[in-house]
Amino acid sequence: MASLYQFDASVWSVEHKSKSFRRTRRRIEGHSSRLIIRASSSLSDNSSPSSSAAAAAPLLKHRRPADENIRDEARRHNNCSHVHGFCAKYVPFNADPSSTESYSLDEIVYRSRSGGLLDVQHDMDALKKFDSNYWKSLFDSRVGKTTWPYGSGVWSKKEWVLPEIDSDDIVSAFEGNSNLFWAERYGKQFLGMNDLWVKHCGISHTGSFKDLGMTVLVSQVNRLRKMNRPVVGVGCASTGDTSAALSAYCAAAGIPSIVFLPANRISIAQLVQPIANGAFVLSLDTDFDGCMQLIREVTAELPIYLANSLNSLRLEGQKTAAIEILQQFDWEVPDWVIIPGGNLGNIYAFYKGFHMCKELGLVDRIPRLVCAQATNANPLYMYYKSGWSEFKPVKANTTFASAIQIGDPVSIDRAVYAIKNSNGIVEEATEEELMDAMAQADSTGMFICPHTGVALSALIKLRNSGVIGPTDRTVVVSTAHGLKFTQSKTEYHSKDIPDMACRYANPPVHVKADFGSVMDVLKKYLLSKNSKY
Ligand SMILES: Cc1ncc(COP(=O)(O)O)c(C=O)c1O
Ligand SMILES: N[C@@H](CCOP(=O)(O)O)C(=O)O
Repeated sequence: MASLYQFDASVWSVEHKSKSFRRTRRRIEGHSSRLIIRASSSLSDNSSPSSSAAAAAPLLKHRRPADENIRDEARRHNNCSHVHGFCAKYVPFNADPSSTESYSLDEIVYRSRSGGLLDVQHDMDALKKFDSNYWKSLFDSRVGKTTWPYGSGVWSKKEWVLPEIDSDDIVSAFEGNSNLFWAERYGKQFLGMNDLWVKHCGISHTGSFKDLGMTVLVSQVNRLRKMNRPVVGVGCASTGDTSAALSAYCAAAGIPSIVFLPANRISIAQLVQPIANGAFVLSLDTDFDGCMQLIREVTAELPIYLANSLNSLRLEGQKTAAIEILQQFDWEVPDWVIIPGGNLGNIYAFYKGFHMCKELGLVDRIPRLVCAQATNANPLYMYYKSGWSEFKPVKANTTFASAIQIGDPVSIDRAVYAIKNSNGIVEEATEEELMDAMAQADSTGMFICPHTGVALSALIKLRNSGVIGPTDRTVVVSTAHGLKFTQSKTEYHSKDIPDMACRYANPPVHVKADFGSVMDVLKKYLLSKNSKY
């Protein structure tokens, strides 16, 4: 088993052996490398010969030279993954162990030879050369820093994500590291739970978890373009969040983006995101499934790289949210993780992140996963309820959870795998259930999206049936920011939704602008709150 000291020492020697370093740089490098060794040695064997020398190293840290930015600095420190043989490739998803089919990540390929899904497979033997404490400490040491690219919650796990990409090619907005929120009042008041958490993946650069996958995909595209591979632009079909993330990351890198949106089916806030970021936006008279079909046909014909989660690169970034949850719990495993599902890439990404932590010994089990769907777009739920007998795509009906209005999910096989291998469950939520759950959660200080309302509805059902216990540590994954969905909240609180009671609506009170009228309504309000007034 390699130790931390050995690992970081080799970083040091690789950096120092490079003949191209100028003298001054070498001096700075040597200084910061001593600091690396010092930090590491406290985590390694105390008898390490480096300990006493490192203990004497100064704690002062110099700023990088004024003419250097954080990307330059990373370039100077070099990427050492190749030294340790960390690498990854595409393989057919859930392939027979005897399969030898594989593709370099630098190939442009979305499907296996038989037309099935692909998966990114890491060289686990290379990763296993470092023990679990090494990985925990490494990941912890990167949280909250500005060091390129590790300040990102995704790239802080670079060795497990895209080990071979040069840090210089990475396009990142320091996504990830999202809040794992203790839902104290919601849990206590509505569910009798004391250990309920909401992973706020929507508190992110473009307001959804898609940023986690898109930083990986666009970084790889950036690399391919530098290698002169034929990628003129990047395209996706979207219910609003993938397109927002794609256009933002492409804009940051100066890469053209093309988005196919189902006309009148996404929120205004989502629509304006790719428009503002300069994407080429096609509004199509079809639903998401129709857009998905079209983008697949188009990307097969034109040099446009496919950015939907059919492309397994995306899931490598998304899986870091699962790793991050474990890290935030100091590597204690929650009992349940509940995730809203649409195109169904994310449920598998979570499974993959948890499973990788188990395989590399950071945890000894994985949580049970729950995939939550809107009743109006519930193909996975129907499949689950049929005892996995036959999968039938559905015609997805309009739902307030518009980002998961998907009837023919591309990652159906991945989702089934994740549910089966985590002893998981699939639940559904009606429009009224999801909107009420969202309103209740908001009334305790959150501001969640309707998709998170779907996940909370699933939790309510599983609590009421006793499947999830009052003390079970449960994480609900919040997938987008509520500010993208203010129209649905406005309709709810205006009681403006046909056939919905909107039981928790809190409409504003219109009052005449004089002291007496204001006092009257306030007194009434305070009395209703049992105030001592
Ligand atoms: C806000 C939001 N929540 C949940 C999902 C579902 O994720 P997935 O398609 O990976 O199942 C999506 C997109 O599909 C989304 O945009
Ligand atoms: N909700 C998604 C739907 C497409 O999902 P993807 O993960 O396959 O890109 C969106 O926002 O477009």
